[in-house]
Amino acid sequence: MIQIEKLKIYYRTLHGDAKALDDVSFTINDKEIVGIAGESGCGKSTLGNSLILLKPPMKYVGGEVKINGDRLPIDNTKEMRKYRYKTVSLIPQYAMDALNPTRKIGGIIKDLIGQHRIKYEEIEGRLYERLNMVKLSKEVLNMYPFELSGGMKQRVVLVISTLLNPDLLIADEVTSALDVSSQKAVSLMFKDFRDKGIVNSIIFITHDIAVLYQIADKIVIMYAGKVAEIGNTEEIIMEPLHPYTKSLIKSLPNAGIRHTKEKLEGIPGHPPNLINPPEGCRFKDRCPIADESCVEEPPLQEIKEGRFVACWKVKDL
Ligand SMILES: Nc1ncnc2c1ncn2[C@@H]1O[C@H](COP(=O)(O)OP(=O)(O)OP(=O)(O)O)[C@@H](O)[C@H]1O
Repeated sequence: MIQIEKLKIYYRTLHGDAKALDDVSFTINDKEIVGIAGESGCGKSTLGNSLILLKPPMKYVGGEVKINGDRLPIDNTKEMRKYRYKTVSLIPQYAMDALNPTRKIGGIIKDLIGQHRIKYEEIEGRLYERLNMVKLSKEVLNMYPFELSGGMKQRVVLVISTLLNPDLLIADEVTSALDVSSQKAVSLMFKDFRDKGIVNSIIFITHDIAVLYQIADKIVIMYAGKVAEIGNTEEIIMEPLHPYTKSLIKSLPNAGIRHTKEKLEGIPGHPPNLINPPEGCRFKDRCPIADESCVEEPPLQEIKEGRFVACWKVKDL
């Protein structure tokens, strides 16, 4: 089980700190795929990156991350070395385009496991099995990244990032650059890796809720550095409670999720600047039901088991 408790990660800027993660809490259970969704700039990538490496200008401000009860030393870059890749592995945004173009796939894999002092021969058998699982032949090891399609590259990245069977895999926008059919195939492969116990749990970051509908058990909706709502996938999509989640679901470009005749609407306005976010609820200036109570910050409250909402206007179910 992974517990993220009151995590605060800011970016130092010339104009002050950008509060990209401000008191973010949620739990990832064993065997769970947790989807993180929200508009651009809400802190999704910051969350994923902070569990691996705090690169300046990112800074740790507070909170804890625990894996099976043990504290993950995210505030200590050196200490994190023994956890990266082995315990927590990240597929960063654009990873498939960042594969070294001058190295063959086999060489890229050798370099990476060498950095972790593991001999290629030790994992060769496992590597072949995994390639087989993602429907790639061994031949790809002899190919350069430019010889592979986007979907093939993303499958190579999935194999590489999970070679050491990490407890937690964080996948950041891994399907965004793919066409719809590859999107589905690749996202189902992530699910297969979880089902087969290769990874224990997955954080799947995306702005595309339709992808989460296919694979996530639970969804965390973020808005402006905070958690707006948490619930199981079906509930979040079919019965959103937070006004922000409701607008997000209404604005879905892919109506395949719900056969609705309603016109799709964008969310009016823009998310706030995170250097000087508004007092109280950060969504209040765009919220259709905000009132004077929203000048106070709404706590993230559990309104029924596993369902959390940060909104004064959502009454107990
Ligand atoms: N290097 C940086 N310096 C200052 N602020 C930053 C930096 N990187 C990100 N931020 C700010 O942190 C906030 C969260 O960014 P983050 O990239 O985590 O959002 P996101 O939800 O992943 O967005 P996207 O979907 O566009 O990737 C944004 O407001 C962004 O402006």
